[in-house]
Amino acid sequence: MALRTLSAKTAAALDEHLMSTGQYTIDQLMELAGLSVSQALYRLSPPTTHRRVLIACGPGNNGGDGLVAARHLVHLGYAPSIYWPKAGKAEIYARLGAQLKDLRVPRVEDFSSAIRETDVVVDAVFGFSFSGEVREPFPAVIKAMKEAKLPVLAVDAPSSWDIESGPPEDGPGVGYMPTALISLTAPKPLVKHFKGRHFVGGRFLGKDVADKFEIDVPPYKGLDQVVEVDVKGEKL
Ligand SMILES: NC(=O)C1=CN([C@@H]2O[C@H](COP(=O)(O)OP(=O)(O)OC[C@H]3O[C@@H](n4cnc5c(N)ncnc54)[C@H](O)[C@@H]3O)[C@@H](O)[C@H]2O)[C@@H](O)CC1
Ligand SMILES: [K+]
Repeated sequence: MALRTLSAKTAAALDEHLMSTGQYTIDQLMELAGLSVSQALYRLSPPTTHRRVLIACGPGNNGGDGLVAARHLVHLGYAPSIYWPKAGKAEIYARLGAQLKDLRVPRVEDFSSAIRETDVVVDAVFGFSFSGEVREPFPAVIKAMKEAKLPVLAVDAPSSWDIESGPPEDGPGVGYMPTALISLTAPKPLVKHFKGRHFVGGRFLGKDVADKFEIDVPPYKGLDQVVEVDVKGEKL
């Protein structure tokens, strides 16, 4: 049976529930998300063959997941760099930025040049709060990821895709199909249009919360924070 999907509205409601009733902080949620991203990347492109990782980070929490992943990737033996042109104002971003600076993770200015000098890309530009047309400076970033002849791992959504209806009909994202997708907590409806390897991550939901939000918790194994499912969300 395919895993049930979570609309953008319900995904936002789940986050709110976790941070109010559930007593989680955003730091905890982002840490779990970013840790899952690092594990999915390890499955997709291990550091023995893909040491250089370029992480495109957007201004919101999807970008924050990319920053947390960058920190974990250092410890997994990768050489990550980040492209993060619009840091969010919330305090968490300053903390994550400082942690990466301490680890000497480079922050690149020109994404289109940097992508020529990496082995794999993480798309952490937009997640479930994306809407409308892609605004500057991100159109060139989406285009570069689309044209890259490298593995690209998208975090929660291929950036520029509509969370419900999937691939855009115009703009830089037309024809953008990343190599792999990691859905956080649960796949979003766009997954029906995705063709590539599909991971689900975020191994922390209790049964009551999963039931309340009609989420299928996939069969995580051993120490894993991620599980690979087929494109329809069925267990492999
Ligand atoms: N439980 C979970 O699954 C968790 C998910 N998190 C991540 O948080 C993401 C959602 O984060 P947010 O709600 O902060 O939002 P996003 O990171 O999806 O995007 C919002 C940001 O993008 C900008 N933006 C939106 N549309 C744009 C456009 N057309 N052009 C340019 N900029 C645009 C907004 O101004 C805002 O700064 C999820 O997709 C996931 O990656 C975690 O970090 C927290 C826990
Ligand atoms: K993304």
